[in-house]
Amino acid sequence: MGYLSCNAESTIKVCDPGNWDYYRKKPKKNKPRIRQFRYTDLLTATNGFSSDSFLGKGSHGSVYKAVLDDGKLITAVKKTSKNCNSPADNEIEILSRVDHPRLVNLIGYCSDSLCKNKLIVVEYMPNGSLYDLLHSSSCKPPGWSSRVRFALQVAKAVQALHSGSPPVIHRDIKSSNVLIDQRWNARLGDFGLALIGHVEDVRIKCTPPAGTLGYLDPSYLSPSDVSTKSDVFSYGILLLEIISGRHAIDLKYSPPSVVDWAVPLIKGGDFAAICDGRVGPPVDEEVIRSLAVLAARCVRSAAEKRPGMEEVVECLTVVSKRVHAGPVWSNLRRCVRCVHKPMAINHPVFEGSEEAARSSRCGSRRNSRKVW
Ligand SMILES: Nc1ncnc2c1ncn2[C@@H]1O[C@H](COP(=O)(O)OP(=O)(O)OP(=O)(O)O)[C@@H](O)[C@H]1O
Repeated sequence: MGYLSCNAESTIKVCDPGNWDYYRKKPKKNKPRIRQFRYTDLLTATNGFSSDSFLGKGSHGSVYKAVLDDGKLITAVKKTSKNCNSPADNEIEILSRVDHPRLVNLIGYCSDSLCKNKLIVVEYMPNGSLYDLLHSSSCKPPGWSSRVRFALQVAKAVQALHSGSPPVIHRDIKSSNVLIDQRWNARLGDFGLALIGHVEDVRIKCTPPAGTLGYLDPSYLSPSDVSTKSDVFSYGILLLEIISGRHAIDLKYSPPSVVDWAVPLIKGGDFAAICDGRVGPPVDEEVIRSLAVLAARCVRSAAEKRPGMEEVVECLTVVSKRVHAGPVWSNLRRCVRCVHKPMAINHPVFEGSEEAARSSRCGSRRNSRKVW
């Protein structure tokens, strides 16, 4: 049996601790060794889980900064609340099988008799979350190149999960689960709700729907609806949040849901209207057009019509090049056969010939189809 909990931030979580032995296999050879920590060492490393080491609180417990190995290793320790049905086993199980530069990776865990619930030790992310960066009034809102970079980094993290063998479905993609590392790169964390395996697996088919309100795929109503496309929907909400600086659900707006507000504007071609007013639209109009259309495709109600994460990464890679190239890309003509990929007529490949640009194609049939 699963359980349902709802916290102040409207997070609905349905967890089924279940028996993971069915999936337990040897970790990949190149995966760093998962360490087992002693409770007493973690107690020392966090100054007795003191308020000075406290990093934040989530729906399942608190997170503390822990300094280990004589100060050489700084980590974050997740301590589950006493009465909480712990998702720690699930998180350890999944994180011990994946390792990627765009994820908040597992370092180890503690399960000795002194601690009541398992403690998870993960990489420490010193620069807060993407939620803080987008919504905090105390810091300067990120510009377009940072926004596109974060969007691409998260997309790569989700793509890595979906293309794993077996694949991982995260089920809780949201800006507060995207943490920022010491180099200001985005990392996807919090695998408490993640599922590993193929959708036809019994275990997956028996796990009730879960996620966070505002990000949850409306077509994910029963266990059998689960698929990687539910993550694509949540990613689309995150992308709309990155573009607009709006919360996924915000009662100050009408309509409160970012999807219901943004999608009609995108369909009407009013891309500037969905841009975060604090930074205004990007100089290159094609950047916001591509981002907005991609986000709208990710949140389509029919799951099968949403793009896969590979396509999302491809599209954002192109956008990222444009946004970083700046003025070089401002002199553009659209490829005659392609809606998505504009061609720079001053690019060396065309040797300045507009005729050459006109007769060229991007070669992608997919990109030439109608968007809506
Ligand atoms: N690896 C980490 N490094 C630094 N801070 C972290 C780390 N993991 C979590 N935190 C901080 O701890 C707080 C709680 O994180 P946690 O993942 O438990 O919950 P959440 O994602 O905020 O909410 P929910 O549990 O509802 O999904 C957050 O404010 C987060 O920024």
